[in-house]
Amino acid sequence: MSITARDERFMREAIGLSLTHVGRTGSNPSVGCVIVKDGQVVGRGVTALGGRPHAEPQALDEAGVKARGATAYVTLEPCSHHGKTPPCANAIIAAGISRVVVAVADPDPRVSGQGLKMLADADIEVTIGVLQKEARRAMSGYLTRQTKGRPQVILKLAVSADGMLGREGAGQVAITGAQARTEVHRLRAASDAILVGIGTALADDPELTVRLPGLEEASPLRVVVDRRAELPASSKLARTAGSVPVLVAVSTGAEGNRAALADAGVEIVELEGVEELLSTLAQRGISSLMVEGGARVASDLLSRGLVDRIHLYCGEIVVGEGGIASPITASQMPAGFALAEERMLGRDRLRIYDRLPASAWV
Ligand SMILES: NC(=O)C1=CN([C@@H]2O[C@H](COP(=O)(O)OP(=O)(O)OC[C@H]3O[C@@H](n4cnc5c(N)ncnc54)[C@H](OP(=O)(O)O)[C@@H]3O)[C@@H](O)[C@H]2O)C=CC1
Ligand SMILES: Nc1c(N[C@@H]2O[C@H](COP(=O)(O)O)[C@@H](O)[C@H]2O)[nH]c(=O)[nH]c1=O
Ligand SMILES: [Zn+2]
Repeated sequence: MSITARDERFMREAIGLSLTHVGRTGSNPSVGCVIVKDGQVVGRGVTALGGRPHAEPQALDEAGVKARGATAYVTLEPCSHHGKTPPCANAIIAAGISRVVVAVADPDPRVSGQGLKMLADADIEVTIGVLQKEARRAMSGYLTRQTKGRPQVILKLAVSADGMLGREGAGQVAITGAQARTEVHRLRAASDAILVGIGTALADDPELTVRLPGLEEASPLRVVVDRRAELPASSKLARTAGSVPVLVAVSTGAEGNRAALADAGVEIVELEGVEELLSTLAQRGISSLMVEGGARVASDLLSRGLVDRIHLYCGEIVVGEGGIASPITASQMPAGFALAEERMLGRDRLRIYDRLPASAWV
């Protein structure tokens, strides 16, 4: 059967469902599933918080007997492996689904085409690639970790009208307003980890938690790149390490405040460089890393080609004298990034840039 406008409509609904749990499903991607019978949605599922159960069994449960002869729309190829839950492909077959429409094949080597094959072998009609681009964007963290062995890196910077990130010696400078800050907290909640440089940790004493009603439990792992273990045990990060984990990446043999930090419950990891840090995070199942600054860490990651997406918040204030220049502004974007989204948040403008695949700009 060829792809129809109806297929796209139901896949869009499945993608919308998947977006509700992004960043909150552990190492598992947030997948959406919609079961459709006679043009009506009879079951919906999204990968549960923490990663299990997967989307499909939940949607099938809701559909009950109506699943027989129905079409399942799934944003990711149904799994074929016996992991922490039985294969979703088996559940689909057992429920009597007659057609499965998939947006993206699963690069997980335990699945990787096997799920589609199991369905086809059971005489289920399989259509692949519907709204692939949109679905890839919705699970870009998971896909980056699976294919590159590192998390997707999202750089967030708030830039003043004169291109500054802050002011020397002034600590946190309010560059954007309340609506933009709420959006930053949403982005934190949708990320698996947040990273800052020791410069920012010392200058701003940030907490880096999610402080939005209903999302307090969604604070991700907080990471500080701090070669000499200079983070004070009295910092907000260290003081809250008991409730929201903190990892400090130090150079081999660094002493600094190490003992006091460890006492505060901060995890200290000796790593030689940012690439090693990223692969360590990926091995722990971290798929998306939000980088909240500062200037030097942002420049370093950009120059290494390790930034996948940029969230640039452009405020109206002018910092002036003593300003810390941003490595990027809306008028000075590094090559290889394209504007993907733009919207106003109160008086601030959010611009989101995606890195283009290398083939598109070399
Ligand atoms: N407007 C905004 O969006 C934001 C603004 N800020 C502002 O930025 C300022 C801090 O920026 P900045 O001083 O540049 O500090 P950073 O937060 O970028 O930290 C830089 C320090 O981190 C250490 N480091 C460890 N690994 C790396 C690496 N791979 N790349 C670069 N540095 C690394 C370096 O220490 P060493 O070389 O000594 O080992 C370096 O001096 C503050 O004033 C803060 O208010 C911060 C965040 C966001
Ligand atoms: N979240 C999700 C899938 N995720 C798949 O399952 C793998 C994790 O398996 P496990 O550790 O056993 O939960 C993950 O790497 C990916 O291949 N699959 C699906 O059929 N539906 C889902 O909703
Ligand atoms: Zn599954």
